[in-house]
Amino acid sequence: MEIRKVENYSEMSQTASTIIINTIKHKKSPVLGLATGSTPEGLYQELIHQYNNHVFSFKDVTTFNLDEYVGLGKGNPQSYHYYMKEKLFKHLDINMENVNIPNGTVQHLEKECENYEKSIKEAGYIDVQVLGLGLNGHIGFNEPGTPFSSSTHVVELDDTTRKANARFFTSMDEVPQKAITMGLTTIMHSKKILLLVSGENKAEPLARLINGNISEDFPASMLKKHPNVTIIADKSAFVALNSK
Ligand SMILES: N[C@@H]1[C@@H](O)[C@H](O)[C@@H](COP(=O)(O)O)O[C@@H]1O
Repeated sequence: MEIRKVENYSEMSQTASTIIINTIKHKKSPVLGLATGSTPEGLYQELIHQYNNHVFSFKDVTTFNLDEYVGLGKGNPQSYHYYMKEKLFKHLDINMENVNIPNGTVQHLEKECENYEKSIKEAGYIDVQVLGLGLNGHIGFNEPGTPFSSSTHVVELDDTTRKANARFFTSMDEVPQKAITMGLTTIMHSKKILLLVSGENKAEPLARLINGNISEDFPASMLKKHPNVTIIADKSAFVALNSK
């Protein structure tokens, strides 16, 4: 894993956007894997900014999001569909037919997972996958204990995750119990992975990722087995590590 220590959130976002824009410029039909949460918001703002400066176009880009809550429709402001539209897609020239986010409102969730996995495979897998880091080491919504061999599946969310995400809802009761997430093996098929980490609250999981063992108890540790991972983390996320 390549580790890039940057000054702050803004530098983390800019560094990630440079890598993504280079991929978009140099690949004919780039496939991006996108994340939600607070961490990538700055990256999305930076991409919009560069797009407005005519640096690149999103018209040939295909995207796959990592996850979506079960039971939240596209129009629900807490859904990841809504988040992605508001924070990125509506500002760009992306063809919405090339945007893929799991649908958590269908009756047959297992079928939705199978179809999602199939679409990623048919797209030739992901060129650059953006990831955030959950407090318990989750990536996407792959909670501790998820087999490394998992493909897109339905998950029961951990209380830690529901509590951490409750800030986006009016109360903890409103946070869905389940979600659909890309699996760990799906993520590992990505050609390049960018893990973004910012803030002191991520210092412990980051230290565990860097110094700890590879174990299904800590899903992000799987990334150590991938040949092309770049961790972009800001100074505050490094406080639990004795690095210079
Ligand atoms: N499902 C999302 C993940 O995709 C995200 O990367 C992570 C970290 O979120 P944040 O960036 O808000 O800390 O937790 C959420 O539960």
